[in-house]
Amino acid sequence: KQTMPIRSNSVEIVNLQDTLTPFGVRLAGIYMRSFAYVTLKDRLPIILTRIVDNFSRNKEQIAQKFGENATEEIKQMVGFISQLKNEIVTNKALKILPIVENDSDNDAADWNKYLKDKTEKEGATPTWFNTEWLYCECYMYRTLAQKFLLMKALHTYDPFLQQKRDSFTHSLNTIKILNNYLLDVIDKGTLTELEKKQELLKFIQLNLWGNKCDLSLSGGADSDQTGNPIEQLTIFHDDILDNASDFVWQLLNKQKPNDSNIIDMVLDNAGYELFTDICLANFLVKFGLAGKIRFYVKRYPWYVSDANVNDFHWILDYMKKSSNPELKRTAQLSYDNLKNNIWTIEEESYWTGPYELAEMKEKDKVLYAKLSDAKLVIFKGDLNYRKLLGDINWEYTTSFMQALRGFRPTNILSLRTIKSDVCVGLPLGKGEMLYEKDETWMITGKYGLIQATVESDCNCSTTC
Ligand SMILES: O=P(O)(O)OC[C@@]1(O)O[C@H](CO)[C@@H](O)[C@@H]1O
Ligand SMILES: [Mn+2]
Repeated sequence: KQTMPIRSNSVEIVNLQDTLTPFGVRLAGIYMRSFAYVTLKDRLPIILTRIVDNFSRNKEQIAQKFGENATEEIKQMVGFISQLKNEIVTNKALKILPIVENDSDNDAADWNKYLKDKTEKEGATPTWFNTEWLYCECYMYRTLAQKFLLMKALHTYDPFLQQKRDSFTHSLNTIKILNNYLLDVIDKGTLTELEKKQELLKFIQLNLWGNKCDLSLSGGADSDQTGNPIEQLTIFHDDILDNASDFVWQLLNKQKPNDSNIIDMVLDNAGYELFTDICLANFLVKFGLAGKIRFYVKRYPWYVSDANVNDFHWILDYMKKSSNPELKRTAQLSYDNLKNNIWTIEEESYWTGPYELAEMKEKDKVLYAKLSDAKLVIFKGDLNYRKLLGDINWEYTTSFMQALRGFRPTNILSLRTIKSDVCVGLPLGKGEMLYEKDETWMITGKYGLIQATVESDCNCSTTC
């Protein structure tokens, strides 16, 4: 048994090991050569410090916008955040969330039950480094959200709002190139089957690489998209380590009589990534590959850059008011889809809850049934991938299907750039080879995965 306190008043980290995460276990802060350890020790404190910095830089404007009580509440929030930061780095126990009265949508009781059950099962209250990383990292965003919800003036304050908006406006050149490309394809009117397939594959890849832009990974620092995204597809192509897009084409192109025409998109980041989601969704609808798209946003500010309903509307509004006629046009096409209920924006607590996705069937039967009505659910990004895989460090050659452990409400597609140390569906030796080349290969976002629940009669991908 090794222990090492990080600060003088720390709770000891039991079983701390100077190793990478072993295969077969869930990622956790006890593995000192893992991204989980670095995240708890350095990255989460940096993310929290930025919120405090932001408060001190902008307190006058915030008070103007949120009213006179805001100044006092900012002080309270700064105190809360400083304490939270301290509790993380000194490995203190997680605490129950205070309950917000009269908020029937608030799932704090679920979080508290989860903590209580875990405490009973493990015989001690989970601490930051000793519990699973996925759970405590989500808890950090959830407890922060709860504290804001309890405020009177700062009730709706989004601590990551400006960063999310900047990540869109700072990527505008790239956005315009992609937007013009989308409109050129739409203006062709009809596409041959081969063209349609080729374009689908392109929009899927554009969407995948949009996931490189992640403000959680950068600790909240700018993560802007630059360059020509269409030209980059060729450059990045070999960085796709598993590619089930042929399956997606076959699935969407062949509409059988009783098939659902719904595609669910469980969104990830706002900013450039969300713009690529909007492009893919416009393409799918325009060319008859989907009859309806349901976008799932996060209910709370989450992992810095994740999209909330406000972020979705802000982007469309920005495009509508832009002096660029092409952006205006895509905004209009998108508004038409929303107006006609072809697109809907949906909030579900599950995405900001404590559970991984394999537990949905038991913990949220209604959502499971809702997803089952779709023909395909697209899970965007790294965090969703971690939740799909239970954040287990599977052997890299494990099949995607096996790693889902029965989570199969319908066909699933995951589009994710690799930004944490979980990955399946690789050929034998590939993961080891990438590690030889670059020890940080799993946290850079350089590599991408397009993985799906490929049917067994399909021979298109290693995920079979
Ligand atoms: O889900 P996203 O936006 O693609 O990535 C979220 C993320 O940056 O947050 C975690 C670290 O804080 C990592 O697991 C992951 O890379
Ligand atoms: Mn994210």
